[in-house]
Amino acid sequence: MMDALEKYVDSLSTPESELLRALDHETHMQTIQPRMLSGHIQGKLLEMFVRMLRPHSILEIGTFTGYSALSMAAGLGEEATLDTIEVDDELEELAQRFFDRSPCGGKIRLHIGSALDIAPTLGGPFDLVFIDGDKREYPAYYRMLMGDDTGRPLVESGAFLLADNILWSGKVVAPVARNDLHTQRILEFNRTVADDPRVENVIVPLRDGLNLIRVK
Ligand SMILES: C[S@@+](CC[C@H](N)C(=O)[O-])C[C@H]1O[C@@H](n2cnc3c(N)ncnc32)[C@H](O)[C@@H]1O
Repeated sequence: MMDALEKYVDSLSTPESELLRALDHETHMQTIQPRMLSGHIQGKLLEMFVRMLRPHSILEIGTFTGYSALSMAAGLGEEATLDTIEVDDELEELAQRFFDRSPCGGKIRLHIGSALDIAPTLGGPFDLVFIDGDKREYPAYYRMLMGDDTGRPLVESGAFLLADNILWSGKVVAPVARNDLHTQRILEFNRTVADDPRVENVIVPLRDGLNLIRVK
């Protein structure tokens, strides 16, 4: 049933661009975990969010092969920029090659290293942040973005944070193993956001779950 619904949604949403289709294909050929890529529907949703919010500066934590970065860049205005950070330097060549093939690629700046080290050096403030790095680091990304440890937040009132995979294949509502740090930290992240009076949020159960957060 879900497969049929997914096919229906897919077939009646604006088709993926040729470039994104090629990137999806190459990601499946060249990487061990191609499932990490956002994909057609989530990519289009990210592009739509960008078109609606009209951010001047986007930060992405976790580039992987660049699918979500290219999707968001497609919705960006002329003067706007997207900084995307990837810790795995083996992904740099593939992602940059696809950015170079895109008419929007000039708006994307790819940084190699941990977002926890690099993001604070980029200045900000960022109008939109897509959090899609290591799930065990989600609470640390949130503290960094809100300036909890430094007193220097990377986002201001009116900014939006979008955190991916926050339902973690349903593991957030199942008993959690002691050594399952991924699920534990996602649970901590979702609880922190829900209890934080500085933000309002809604969890969207698309794909593996998106937490959509607005800084008040
Ligand atoms: C789920 S994938 C990102 C998928 C991509 N955003 C997309 O939608 O196509 C997560 C990526 O985050 C990267 N990553 C993990 N920890 C990171 C960190 N501290 N800083 C930057 N990237 C990180 C991983 O190497 C991996 O490529």
